[in-house]
Amino acid sequence: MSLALVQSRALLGLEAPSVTVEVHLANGLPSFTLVGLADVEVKEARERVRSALQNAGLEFPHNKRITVNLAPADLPKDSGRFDLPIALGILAASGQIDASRLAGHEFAGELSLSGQLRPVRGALATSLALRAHQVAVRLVLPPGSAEEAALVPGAQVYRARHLLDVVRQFLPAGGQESIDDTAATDEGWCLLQPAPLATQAVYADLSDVKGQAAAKRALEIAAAGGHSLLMMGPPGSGKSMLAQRFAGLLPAMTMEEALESAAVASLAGRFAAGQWAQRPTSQPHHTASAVALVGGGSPPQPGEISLAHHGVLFLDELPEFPRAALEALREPLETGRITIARAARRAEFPACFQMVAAMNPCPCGFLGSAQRACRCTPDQVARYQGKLSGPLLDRIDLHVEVPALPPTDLLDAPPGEASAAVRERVDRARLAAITRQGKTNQALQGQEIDTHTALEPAATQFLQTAAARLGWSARSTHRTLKVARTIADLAGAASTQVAHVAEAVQYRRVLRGPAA
Ligand SMILES: Nc1ncnc2c1ncn2[C@@H]1O[C@H](COP(=O)(O)OP(=O)(O)OP(=O)(O)O)[C@@H](O)[C@H]1O
Repeated sequence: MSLALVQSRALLGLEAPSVTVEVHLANGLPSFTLVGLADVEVKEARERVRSALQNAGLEFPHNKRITVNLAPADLPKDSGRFDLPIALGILAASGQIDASRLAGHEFAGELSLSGQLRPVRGALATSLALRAHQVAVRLVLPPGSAEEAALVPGAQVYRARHLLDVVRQFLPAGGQESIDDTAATDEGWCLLQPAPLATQAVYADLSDVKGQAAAKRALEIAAAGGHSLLMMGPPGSGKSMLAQRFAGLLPAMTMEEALESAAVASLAGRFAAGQWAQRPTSQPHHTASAVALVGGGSPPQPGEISLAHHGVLFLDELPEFPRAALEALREPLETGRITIARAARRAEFPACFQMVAAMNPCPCGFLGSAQRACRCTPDQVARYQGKLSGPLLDRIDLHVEVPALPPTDLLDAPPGEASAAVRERVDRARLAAITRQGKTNQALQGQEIDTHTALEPAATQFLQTAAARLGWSARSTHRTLKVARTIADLAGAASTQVAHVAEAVQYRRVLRGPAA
C-alpha cells in the first residue's frame, strides 16, 4: 500500500484535538515534503525520521516521492511529537509494518537520530482530554510521557523506549526476521498499570511564623472562603513566609483537581511526580510580562496563573508588576479561566487560583512603621499606591497589614499554631459553605449572595453605614458580605451577625495614603 494513516493528537489548551498523519509514497522525483501548518520543529522531523529509520536498520524509501500531511491542516502543530507517527506512516506505506493493525492506537513521541524515543510535553493533558471525551484508544508514548498519561484512571497506555519496540508490535505476518532487533529490549514495550501516586502533600508549616496573629487570621479566612488576599507591610516582616505557607491551609486536593493541576504542569513541561496532589504555589517575578502571567504565544502556552490552577498565585511586590500584566488578571480572577485568542485558533486554559499578593506601603517600605521613619514624600506614596488600579483592588477581598515584628517577639515567642490545626477549621467552614450552597463563599454571585449570607437586620444596617461612609462600590460591598459569611462559617454561625460584618469591614481598610 502506498498510502497510510496514523492517528496522533495535537495540543490546544487542555484540549487534545485529533490529528491524522497521512503518508503517501509515489513514484517520481525523490523528495520528502511535510504539509499541514507544521511549525519549524515539526518540519525538522524529516531529518530525524530519516536518520532514525536508517540507524534502526529499517528501510527509508529513498527513491520515492514522500508526502506527509498533518490533517486538519488549519490546526497549528508544534514540537517533535509527530516524529513517531510520521515514521510509522512511512513504514506502513512501504509495507514494513501492517497498517491495518495500527487502528485503535494513537502515537506521539520525538525520535532521536538513533531511533530512541524522547518524551513529549502534555502527555497527561492528552490522556485527560481523551477521558473527558470518552475516547477509548491505546496510547503509545515514550518513557516519561507514558508514566504521566497513565496517571489518568482507565487510560490504556503503552510505553515504548525505541522505534523498534513499536515496530515489533505491528509487523506483518512473517516479518520478524527482517528486523535487526539489537536495539529493542524486552522491557522496551509494556502496558503501564495505572498506579495511584501517594497523596501525602508536604508544605512548609505555619508554626514557623512567629506572631502576626492578624495576618494569620486573614490567611485562615481566605483559605476557608476562597478569597484573594493582599498583605501590606515593611520589608522582612514575614509576608513571603506567610504566603508560602498558604497552600498548606487549603483542603487536600481531590483526584480530579490533582489531575487537572498536573495536566497544566505537563503542558508546560513542568510535571514532577513528587509534586502530585500538592497544591502549587506559583510565584512569578514582578518583571513578568502579561503573556508570562496569563499565557500566550503561538501555539498558546499556559501562563503562571494556569500553573497555579487549584493552588496559589503569589505576587510579591504587587505594585512593581507591569500595569498590563495586572489588568490581565482581572478576567481570570472572576471567571477562573483564561481564553487566549490567536489568529489560527483560540485556546482556553483553566486558571482557578487563589491570589495572595504582598506589597510595601511605600517605596522605602516604612510608612506607618514604629521602628523607622518613612523617607518618602506624600507624592511618592500616592504614586506608588496608585499603581494598583481601583478595579483590581476591588477584586481582592482581604487587605491586611503585616507590621514588623519586634525583636523580642521574634526571638522569644513560642512556635505558633500548626498548619494542620488551622486546616481543620478551614475544612469545617468550607464544608458548611459547600453543603449550604454547593460552592465557596467567594464564588457566590448575584441573588445567591442575598439568599445565602442570611444577614441579620442589625448587620445589614451596619454594612450600609460602613459602605456609605467609606464610599464603596457595589462590588466592594458584595465582597465584604462574602467575607463576613466566611467569618460566620468559621464561627459555626447560621446567620451573619454584626461582629462578622465588623471584622470583614476592617479587611478593606488597609490601603491608605500618607495623610491617613
Ligand atoms: N514573623 C516571623 N517569624 C519568623 N521569622 C520571621 C518572621 N518575619 C520575618 N522573619 C524572618 O525574616 C525573613 C524575611 O521574611 P520575608 O521574606 O517573609 O519578608 P517579606 O515581608 O516578604 O519581605 P519583602 O517585603 O522584602 O519581600 C524570613 O525568612 C524569616 O527568617
